[in-house]
Amino acid sequence: MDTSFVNSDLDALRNHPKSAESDSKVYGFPSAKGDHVGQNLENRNDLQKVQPNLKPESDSSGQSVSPPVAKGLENLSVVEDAQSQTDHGEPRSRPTGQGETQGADSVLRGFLRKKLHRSSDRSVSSSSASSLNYSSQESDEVFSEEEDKPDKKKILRKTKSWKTFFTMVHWSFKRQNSWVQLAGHEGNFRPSESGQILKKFSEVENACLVKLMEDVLKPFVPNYYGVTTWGEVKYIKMEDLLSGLEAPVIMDCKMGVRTYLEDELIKAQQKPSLRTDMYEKMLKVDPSAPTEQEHAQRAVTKPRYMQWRETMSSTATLGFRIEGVTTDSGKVMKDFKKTKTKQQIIDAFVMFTKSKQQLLSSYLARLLDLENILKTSTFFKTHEVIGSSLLFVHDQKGKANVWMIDFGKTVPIPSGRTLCHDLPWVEGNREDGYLIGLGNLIQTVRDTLRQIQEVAELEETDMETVSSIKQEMPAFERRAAANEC
Ligand SMILES: Nc1ncnc2c1ncn2[C@@H]1O[C@H](COP(=O)(O)OP(=O)(O)OP(=O)(O)O)[C@@H](O)[C@H]1O
Ligand SMILES: O=P(O)(O)O[C@@H]1[C@H](O)[C@H](O)[C@@H](OP(=O)(O)O)[C@H](OP(=O)(O)O)[C@H]1O
Repeated sequence: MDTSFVNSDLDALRNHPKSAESDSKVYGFPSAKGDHVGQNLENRNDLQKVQPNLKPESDSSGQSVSPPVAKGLENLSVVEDAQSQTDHGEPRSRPTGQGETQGADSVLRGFLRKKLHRSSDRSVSSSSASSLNYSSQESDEVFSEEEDKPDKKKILRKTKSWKTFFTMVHWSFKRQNSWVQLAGHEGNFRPSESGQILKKFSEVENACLVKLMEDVLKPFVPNYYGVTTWGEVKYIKMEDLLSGLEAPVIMDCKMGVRTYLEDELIKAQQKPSLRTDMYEKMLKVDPSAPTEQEHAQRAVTKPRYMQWRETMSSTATLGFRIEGVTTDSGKVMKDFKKTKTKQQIIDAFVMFTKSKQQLLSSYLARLLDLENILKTSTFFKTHEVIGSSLLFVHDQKGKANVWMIDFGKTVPIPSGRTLCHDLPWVEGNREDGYLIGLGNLIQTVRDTLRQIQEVAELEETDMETVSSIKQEMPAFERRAAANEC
């Protein structure tokens, strides 16, 4: 594309009296308003991250399809790149004389071209995904109902026994329920009766859930229904937080500045055991991360790996990190190991909520409630909360909620002592930084909302400029024809 032409279009539009007046709003970006890293929209790339719309939409065959016309521009005909080539495919030079009238036309065209590019895709795009360091290799389709329909029919026809039939009903129920395990150890969960799930029994987690049912935090945790066995294996029965939701979309954020227990650290110091699997996971993310000795032994200790994970992600700096996100198309995104900056997390929230302010406001309200209740909770004061997550859940009807899950490494502290949860950790004080993380998470949701509002305002200004240009077009064309602009 002849970019010099587009640039001169932009210059001409800038010189237009109306656009000159609002130039900074249309082409510039809001000035710095906050003081934390990555908060401001300092350049167009940042804007495009907040409103991820750079990628043209694709049809199912992967072909590019025309972007939808932006609101307010429907009546203006736009010829994509009509100026850049002649009918014979030769580059078109900038017209002069009578062409200046065309120049006025191209001013608008150039503006519209930009506008359309910015408005063509409001949904999740690779631009935002890449800014999150998300790798598609780690995504799975989990509830793509459509692709399974023909198979289900075929299988039904062939069903011979009631046993198979009941298995299928159970499977179909599971699918309808769209249950998905976003993070955590594989094989830890199994489906249960409606509205419940089974998680592999752990003494520590079970004790927590029993206590939590009597604590002020009860409305923030899944209901606990006791212990059961399946075959030889013992499970905790708990509320399925996705039950009854229509195609739920979820995000798992692991809370705290530390993800290993002090006891784990002590054990590892006394009797270090080497983990090859963790060395390999480390290598995959950053081949230069292991030390020479670790390369030589092709293994690392668990605390070493866990600490490295904390510093690669936002755990060490912000006190929480994203473990995984699903989208409403059924994609599971799990590779957030290098999602570290506040802006990357804002981008993830933009993608997760599809910029819906109402969802973000609901999440914000729930997080603020949680923050208040945590400060009054006896359970919270008396437990070191490590590796626990906040599960964000919303559905297509706009229902949104946040839940505390995973108490497998939440342990009571010695009696008589309490924790603050907002102090830095030093070995021995057992502080977990849960409230540091929650405070930063709340601020991040606020910042996401603010950035989305700023983009909406910017778009409104764009629309006003376009409609004022449309009104002034006749006069503008006359002036252009008379070589006055
Ligand atoms: N009560 C629940 N309702 C619905 N989904 C749940 C529930 N509990 C857990 N999940 C799903 O399972 C995932 C893993 O949960 P959890 O963190 O409890 O597992 P884990 O194996 O103990 O994890 P980790 O390895 O981090 O200790 C969550 O991200 C969520 O997707
Ligand atoms: O997310 P990653 O990079 O895959 O790393 C895992 C993650 O930190 C889990 O929280 C941890 O389980 P715990 O929290 O239960 O310790 C697990 O340790 P494990 O392999 O020893 O289970 C790690 O492998």
